[in-house]
Order: sequence, then C-alpha cells, then structure tokens
Amino acid sequence: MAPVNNNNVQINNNENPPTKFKVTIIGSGNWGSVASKLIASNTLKLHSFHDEVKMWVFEEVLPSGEKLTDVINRTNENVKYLPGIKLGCNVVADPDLENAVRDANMLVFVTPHQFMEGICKRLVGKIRSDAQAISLIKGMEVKREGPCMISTLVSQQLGVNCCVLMGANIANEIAVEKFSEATVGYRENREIADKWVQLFSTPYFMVSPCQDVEGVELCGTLKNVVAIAAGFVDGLDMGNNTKAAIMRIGLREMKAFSKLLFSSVKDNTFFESCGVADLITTCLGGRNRKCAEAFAKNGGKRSFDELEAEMLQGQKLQGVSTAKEVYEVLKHKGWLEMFPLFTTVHEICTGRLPPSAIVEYSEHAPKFPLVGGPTAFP
Ligand SMILES: NC(=O)c1ccc[n+]([C@@H]2O[C@H](COP(=O)([O-])OP(=O)(O)OC[C@H]3O[C@@H](n4cnc5c(N)ncnc54)[C@H](O)[C@@H]3O)[C@@H](O)[C@H]2O)c1
Ligand SMILES: O=P(O)(O)OC[C@H](O)CO
Repeated sequence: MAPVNNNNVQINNNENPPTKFKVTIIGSGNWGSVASKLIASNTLKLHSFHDEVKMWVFEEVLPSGEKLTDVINRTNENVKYLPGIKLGCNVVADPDLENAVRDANMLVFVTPHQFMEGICKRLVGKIRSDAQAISLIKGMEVKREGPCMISTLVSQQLGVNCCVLMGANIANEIAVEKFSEATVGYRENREIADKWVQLFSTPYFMVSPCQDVEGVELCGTLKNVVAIAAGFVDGLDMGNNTKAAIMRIGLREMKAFSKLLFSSVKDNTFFESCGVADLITTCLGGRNRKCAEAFAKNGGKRSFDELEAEMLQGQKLQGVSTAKEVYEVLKHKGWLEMFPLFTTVHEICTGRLPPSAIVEYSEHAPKFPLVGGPTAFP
C-alpha cells in the first residue's frame, strides 16, 4: 500500500527532490489548451520552472482515425478544442494520467467539473507529496454532507493545497492574445499564490491574487447559472435592459449564496475579475449564454444535451448542471424562495417552466417576481 502524508492521504513514494518546479496540466479542452499556451510561454522564460509542460489528454480518436494526443504532439495544436493556435513546442500531450502527474509538483486542474470526482479518485496515491495544485474549473459537487467546491475536492482527496484561478476569461479571446485579467484565490500562503500568478501572467493576461478562495471559486461557479438566464433573455429578444436586470439580480444572488455558505467571503471579491467582470463577459459571449439562447428560441423543445452536442462539438456546458447543484443546495437548506433567479433557471432547464418564466411571476416559482422583487438580502 502507498504511504500516506500528514492529511492521511496516500502519496507517491518514488520521489527525488525536485530542483525546479515541474508543471502538469490535467485537462486539454478549450480553456485547458489556452492555459497550456500561457504556462508554456512562461516556463521557457522563468528559470525556476522546467521548460517542459505536460498536458493530460482525455484520449479520443479523430475522424481522420488518428489519436488526438498524437496529433497534438505532431502539430503542436489541439485541433479539436483549440484549432489554429500553437500551444508551444514545450507542451507534451500525454494520455496516461498517472504518467502525466508522476514528476509534477505544480498541478493545474482544468477539466469540466463533472469529471473531477473520477479524476481525483484515479490520482490518489499517484502525486508527489510536495505538490501544489490550482483549479481553473468553474463548478462544484453536491454531496450528502452539502456542497463541495472543486478546490476542496482536490485538497481533501489528494491532500494538497489548492488555489483557484477564475476571471473574465473566454478562452478563444485569450488564445489570440487579447488583453484580459484573472484572479488567483488563495487561502493563507501568499508565496504560493505569487508563484501561480507568476506562472500564468503575460503582458496580455494580468493576474492578481485575492485571499478569498471560496469567494473567488463561487463567483466563477455561480456566474454560469446567471449566463443561462441571460441566454434565455437573448433567445426571447427581450433586450439590453432586461439582460442588465438579470445580471444585477444574478450578482446579488451570487453574493448572497456565497456568503450564506461561507461567512468568510469578502464583498470586494465581487469587484475583482472573477466577480462582476466574469459575469459580464459570460452573459455577453459565453457558451452557456449561447446554448441557452438556442434553448429559448426553440421554446424549450430541444434539450440542453442535444444543443450542447450540436453547437459545442465536444466542449461542455457547466451552467445547466451547476443550476441543478445549486437548486439541490437551496432545497436542502430551505432557501429556494430567497433565490428566485437561481431557482427559476433550474426549473426552466428541466422543462417545469417555460423560458419566459425568467421574468415572470409564477405560482411554481418563488413567491416574489424576479424583476423588481424585494431585496431579500442584506
Ligand atoms: N472555455 C472557456 O472559455 C473557459 C474559460 C474559463 C474557464 N473555463 C472552465 O474551465 C473548465 C474546463 O473547460 P474547457 O473549456 O477547458 O473544457 P471543454 O468545455 O472544452 O471540455 C471538453 C474537455 O472535456 C474532456 N472530456 C470529455 N469527456 C471526458 C471524461 N469522461 N473525462 C475527462 N475529460 C473528458 C474532453 O476531452 C475535453 O478536453 C470548465 O470548468 C470551464 O467552466 C472555461
Ligand atoms: O463559455 P462559458 O459560458 O463556459 O464561459 C467561459 C468562461 O467561464 C468565461 O470567463
């Protein structure tokens, strides 16, 4: 049996002391590929990091019959999830999860959130005891005990410290080096947060630390539910004022929900890139918005699964499952009526309400209408 570390978690015992930081990226979707590009450009420049960056790829066979990993390593491009962008010659794609993490002491998690529980299970006992982690994943798990943020899942299952990086970060825009900002959320260790900031920062990607890991992660997670609501409004041609109202109410619910779950969450976090800026970009140009627009245009007759498969070609939505997860928490805590927007989004996604309910009073939905409803929160 593998040895355990101080957190009673199994660790990889085949370790030599590292001389430099070694980075592995777990995930190779749209954002995962852009993260690889950002990181790979920096490890070549920064002497404290190994040049080579490993990227774990969930293997798939392309229509050409070739394996995605082989194509990435031959062309230096993720032809499926980020076509047309060179990742950096020092990025090495690896379909073997264990092998990809074996020597790394900096682990970057960036997969759709629904796969993380399985990935963590596979990694128990396989990572270095001195590893640090960061999650770029916008989502959460709901367990019997209550909600579990992805950074907590990583920390608990793997016994490592886990920061988060969230922000107004539509991957395709960063891929072509358009300026944007991001927030690194950390718990206590500022030195480690600074290391992550250094690893991700480029002249076109400005990263700031924020000592509020739960606040930062909840912003990134909850904005996807508001993005679905914004998409419904677009699909119904309701205009900019309605969308602005949805964003305002959504932000209010994001803040209230976060603070009810974690009293440590800070107001100022909502003014960082991970907060209001991500909410804006996602409600204007994100994939959740786009699929929700199509859902509303079709009167809710085509499912999100169908629309996702057709419109995103393998990329994954986070907002629909997050709305379900948030709903489960609200129901369990008896908070449904305090969160009319979050509640209604889930009820529309599951076909219990029509898309137009996003701005209508309903007997099935909360007791007060969404728009113009009383301010329920402090
Ligand atoms: N794309 C963006 O613009 C963006 C920006 C910021 C944050 N994010 C967040 O980053 C996270 C990852 O998003 P993304 O855009 O990189 O991914 P994506 O939406 O492109 O998802 C596809 C990825 O999931 C993988 N996958 C499919 N089935 C799998 C399985 N069973 N197990 C493991 N992996 C599987 C695919 O191989 C592919 O790599 C999400 O939480 C997302 O919200 C995305
Ligand atoms: O395309 P979305 O809706 O998954 O959003 C992407 C990013 O989270 C925006 O910051």
